[in-house]
Amino acid sequence: MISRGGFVLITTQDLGVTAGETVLFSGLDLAVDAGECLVVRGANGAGKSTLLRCLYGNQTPTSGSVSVCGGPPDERSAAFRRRVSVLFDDSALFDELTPRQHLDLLRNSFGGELADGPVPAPDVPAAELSAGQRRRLLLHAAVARPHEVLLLDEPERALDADGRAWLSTLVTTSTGRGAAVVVASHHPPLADEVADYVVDL
Ligand SMILES: Nc1ncnc2c1ncn2[C@@H]1O[C@H](COP(=O)(O)OP(=O)(O)OP(=O)(O)O)[C@@H](O)[C@H]1O
Repeated sequence: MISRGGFVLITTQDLGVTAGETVLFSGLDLAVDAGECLVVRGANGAGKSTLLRCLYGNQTPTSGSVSVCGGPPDERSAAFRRRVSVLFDDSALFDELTPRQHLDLLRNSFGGELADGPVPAPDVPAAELSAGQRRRLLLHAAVARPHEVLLLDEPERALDADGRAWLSTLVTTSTGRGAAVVVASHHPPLADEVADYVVDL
């Protein structure tokens, strides 16, 4: 995949990860410019989450190189985390805080506006939210953080039909503001709606 000539925010060169005896992917050359969305597809265990972890710098690839926002990704770097927002399976909430409190905290830290779309059960402690409500809150939080790059790992998980439609809007809003977005997904309509590129692992 070659950059279309825009401002490139994510590149990989000859990227590969081998887990045990299994080659998850190899020789992966990606380029995602500002304002573009890459959707990563593949069966369970294909390596989608692994690829996203390589882009966030919390997994070291077996071969090749990654550049995100102009350098190697490093999730431990506060400067890097200010430029890259993520939703991973293990993304956590503060159990005792409500959605409203979570989002107030983000607004106080970063300013800016929340995404359109209802905040689920705004006054219920996070520990008591349903899986879909948690996912909606995590998505609100991911896009509320300032970001040049947005990495979303199976964001459609646990969302209802309205939530999945809202998810597409979130992604296109983010790319419309100039972010480079990478989404690992099992939901074919999402790729149809938001992808500039699709990679099948
Ligand atoms: N560091 C590692 N060491 C050993 N095995 C690993 C490592 N990282 C990933 N794996 C294995 O690689 C495979 C790919 O995992 P990954 O979570 O990336 O797949 P996925 O495409 O996201 O799957 P799913 O659709 O089920 O979420 C799995 O079998 C996983 O156990």
